[in-house]
Amino acid sequence: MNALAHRRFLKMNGLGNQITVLDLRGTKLRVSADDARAIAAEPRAHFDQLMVLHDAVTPGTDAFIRIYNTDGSEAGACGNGTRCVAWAMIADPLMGDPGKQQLTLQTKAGLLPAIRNEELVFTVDMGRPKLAWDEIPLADPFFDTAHFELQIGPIDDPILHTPCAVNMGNPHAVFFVDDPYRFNLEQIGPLLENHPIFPDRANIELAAVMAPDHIVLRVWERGAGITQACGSGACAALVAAVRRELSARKAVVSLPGGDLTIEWRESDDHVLMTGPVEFEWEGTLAPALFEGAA
Ligand SMILES: N[C@@H](CCC[C@H](N)C(=O)O)C(=O)O
Repeated sequence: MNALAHRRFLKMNGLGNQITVLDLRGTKLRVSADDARAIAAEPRAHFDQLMVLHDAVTPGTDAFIRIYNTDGSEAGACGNGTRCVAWAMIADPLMGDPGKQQLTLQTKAGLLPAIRNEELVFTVDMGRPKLAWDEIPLADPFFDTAHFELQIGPIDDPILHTPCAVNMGNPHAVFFVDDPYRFNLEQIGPLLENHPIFPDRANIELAAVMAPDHIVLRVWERGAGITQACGSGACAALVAAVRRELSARKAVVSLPGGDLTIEWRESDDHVLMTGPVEFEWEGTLAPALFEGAA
């Protein structure tokens, strides 16, 4: 029997970004890509991201989090999922510590401090964005944002061009458009995510700046497809908009699932993301779920 069988999970969401939280602290258990895909295939445990808690490895941190996409791949950061984990580690009756109001979580990409503002609202310090193309693995060393153009689908489809690359612990390519909802993201998302220019694949953002303090955003997530919200994507969109002198350093980012407030703090270059969490249900991983998974 798979060692993860019968483990308790929490099903949550951050603005509709489907998050499953699995607490493996105090064990040596690890989730494989096959395990993650098997859990994603189970309707009650289904996720866009699976947030797996492991014992802290660095003094001063509260847990080490591994993040899995629906396709079993691992991500360095997940903004919406980090808010959900922070809620679980404070408020869940079995795994929470109600004495805490702030936590520092560690992921492959670094430290993510999270603070509880209201019962169900958290701010996560998403750290410093990486901005230059040369900090993001790209297949073409002479790649220049200014001449990147992509004709998608039929000739009368709008052309996407000149993306802004921002790494928020995971890679994002932000395209500024007039109306993100005019595009067939289902069709163009996989083409862009897997474009040869992105050897690590990329999360794809379609962003429209409505006002200096308001951005409308849709996201095709690497390894998960269209989601209702992407926290790191919202951070990337705000950073990209500031770089292009299209927005202020603080703005509301409206996603299909709702609004996040994003601030790119001038004093230390860190990006702060504030938004809600929702607990949906808890369950246990049925042994049968792993049958067929290697
Ligand atoms: N939904 C997340 C981002 C998840 C990671 C992404 N799909 C990747 O592989 O980089 C968020 O809220 O930030």
